[in-house]
Amino acid sequence: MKISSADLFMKVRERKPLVHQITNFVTVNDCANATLAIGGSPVMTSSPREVADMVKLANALVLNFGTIDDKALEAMEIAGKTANALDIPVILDPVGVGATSYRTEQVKELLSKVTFQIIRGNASEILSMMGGDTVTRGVDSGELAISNAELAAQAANELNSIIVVSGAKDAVSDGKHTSIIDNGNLLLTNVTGTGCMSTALIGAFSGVTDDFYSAAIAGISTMSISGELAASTLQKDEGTGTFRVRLIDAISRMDKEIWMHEVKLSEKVAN
Ligand SMILES: Nc1ncnc2c1ncn2[C@@H]1O[C@H](COP(=O)(O)OP(=O)(O)O)[C@@H](O)[C@H]1O
Ligand SMILES: Cc1ncsc1CCOP(=O)(O)O
Ligand SMILES: [Mg+2]
Repeated sequence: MKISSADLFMKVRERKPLVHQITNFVTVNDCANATLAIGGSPVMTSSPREVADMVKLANALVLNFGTIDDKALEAMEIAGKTANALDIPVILDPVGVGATSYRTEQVKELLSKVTFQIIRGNASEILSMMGGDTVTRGVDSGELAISNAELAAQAANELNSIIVVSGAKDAVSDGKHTSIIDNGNLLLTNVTGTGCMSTALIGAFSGVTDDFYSAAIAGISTMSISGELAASTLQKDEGTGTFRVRLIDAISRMDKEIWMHEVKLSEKVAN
């Protein structure tokens, strides 16, 4: 399974998957650059009049709840249903779900209409999607009693999707098996968009394989490892601004060899 994820780096650079993203206006540029850095081709468009035509050209669709409004939700439904009909993988980032009832209700509504192959969020967003007591603070996770691994496994069964719960340790689960990635750096929480970018990366990997479990691992671990590598280059007088640039550098340099050397991945274990 480690090998399956590792092989995706070359595939993405060879095939340059088109990743259609209906995303937020805070981190849209970072998501486009992260997609390019890993070897994909981003297109960010959200007009309800255009998305059905655009998604037909795409290899993966990413729907991000960061700055949703009714028009974006209409576009997400059209694009999601079109992608489902064409077997194009759809990946959800439920940014801020749990913080307001609008987000929590709208994500439920979209889940009833669109099938998601992968859902990636922080712990409180994923817990809120399952109807748990919400501790989402804006777009950030609160403290939870349950581990990311347990949460991912429960959510995968309940939501019928591969779940990625990001945090100090990232967990990926399909409900039957769970893997843990113990990479990352606290600086990743001080730059906006690192969660959104990791979902964009998952989108790029999902565009070149139907092994979505391995695509999810490749995407989230690329962000966590790149955070470590970017942090390790910082000089005394450099801070989060430089870190943001070095993060994209590290993603653009990621390949099978670096990944195999750096990843701290617990092999897929049966629940
Ligand atoms: N406490 C932490 N220590 C190290 N890395 C972290 C920590 N929290 C999150 N990360 C990393 O930051 C990236 C974004 O995850 P996260 O902050 O959970 O997403 P979001 O921004 O959507 O809340 C992931 O690569 C994750 O592993
Ligand atoms: C700050 C903010 N507000 C609405 S969307 C957004 C970006 C959230 O990005 P991430 O979840 O990757 O930190
Ligand atoms: Mg987020």
